[in-house]
Amino acid sequence: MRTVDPTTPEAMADRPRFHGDLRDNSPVAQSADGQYYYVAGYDNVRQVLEDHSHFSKNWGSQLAPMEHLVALNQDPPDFNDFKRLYNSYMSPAGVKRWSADCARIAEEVIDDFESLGSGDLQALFGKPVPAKVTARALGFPEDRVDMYRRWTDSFLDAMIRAPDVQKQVMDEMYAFFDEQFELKRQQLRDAGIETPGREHVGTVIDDSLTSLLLTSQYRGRYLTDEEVRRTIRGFFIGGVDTTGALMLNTLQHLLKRPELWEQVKANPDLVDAAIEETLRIDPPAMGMFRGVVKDVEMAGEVIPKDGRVLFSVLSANRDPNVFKDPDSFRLDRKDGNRHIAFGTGAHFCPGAWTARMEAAIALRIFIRRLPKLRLNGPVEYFPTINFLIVRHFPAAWD
Ligand code: HEM
Repeated sequence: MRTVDPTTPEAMADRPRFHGDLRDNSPVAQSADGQYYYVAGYDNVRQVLEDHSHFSKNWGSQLAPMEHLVALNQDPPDFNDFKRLYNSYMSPAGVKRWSADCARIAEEVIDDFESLGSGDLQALFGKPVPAKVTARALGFPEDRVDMYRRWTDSFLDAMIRAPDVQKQVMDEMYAFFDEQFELKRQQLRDAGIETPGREHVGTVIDDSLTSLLLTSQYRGRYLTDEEVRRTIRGFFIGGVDTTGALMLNTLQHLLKRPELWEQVKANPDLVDAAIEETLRIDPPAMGMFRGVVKDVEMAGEVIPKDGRVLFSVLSANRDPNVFKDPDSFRLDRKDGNRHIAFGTGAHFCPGAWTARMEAAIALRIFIRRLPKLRLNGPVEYFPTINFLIVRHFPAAWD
């Protein structure tokens, strides 16, 4: 089997080329450090995500196996009951509850930096907007952005250097989560409620995902604190930098083609097509991991039991068998809705509709308020193997 190294400066500098080469020449390959197997190409990636008899999320979707069979780390059929807890809450209709907050947050964040005239839009806009919206969705204080920034940055750093260091960040996050759970439980107790239920969400305690999980019954019992923490962590870490990268990558594509920037300014409804095309061509989650349940043959290679697999969303979203002219950014694309930037199957991203709504609202406001935006330096990315997350976005505006 071919071995490949995604961490070389060449591979990092041109991720589409690295992933395209995998898809076209060796869709199943082993990483040079021997820790995992790559799977590339649209059909192969879908197979990893949909064939639970061979590929499992029971140990999580990062390289280092974590929390066996807890909350999000389950396969169907058991997982189907678990995700019913929040599925309709996170649906396209459900997330509309946060649309006015998204608009307010985007306006306030821009108020804070507009007068600077130039700066790093990752720090000024791409981090604080999703951090505050995610905090709102989880029922956490919006004004702790510095702390949220530290957690999400440390998560990315740990992913690059030592996946097991994530544990240290988690201990600090969990202590904060526990305080927030206790605040909501105290409000329920103060109201004399002994058996909390969904009817108390948005009435006695705030209308947030945390409130929902603390009051929901799952197979006849409340979730354990460990299950709630694990789930909230997934939503928190999953929701911030990915959505920030989506907004900044969309701006980058538009700025690099001034005619597109002008078109979108003239017709802001094109923002939706620009967001969808950015998700396809530059998926912020380039790939995730699965565990291998039993030996599996794919593309003429055998991936052995107990191995870890990294599925390449980037190679799938630019697969020429599925997308016409796959490496071009086009606002008039007809085949774009087949992209799998949010995954597919049982673990399809539950934040997909939040991310789309947030990006659509925040970018419309951004483009209206900073119409003379321009890049004034190279956009830099975190050097991770499976996320395409913007680290610096130097820009100027009038
Ligand atoms: C552009 C933004 C986003 C992208 C590209 C993205 C991408 C993804 C992908 C590809 C997965 C599937 C992982 C797998 O199968 O192993 C996923 C899962 C997940 N995402 Fe997102 N996501 C985004 C935004 C969000 C937001 C805003 C939230 C929270 C509100 C969120 C929460 C989650 C959670 C909790 C999971 C785990 C689901 C599960 O394992 O069943 N994501 N995301």
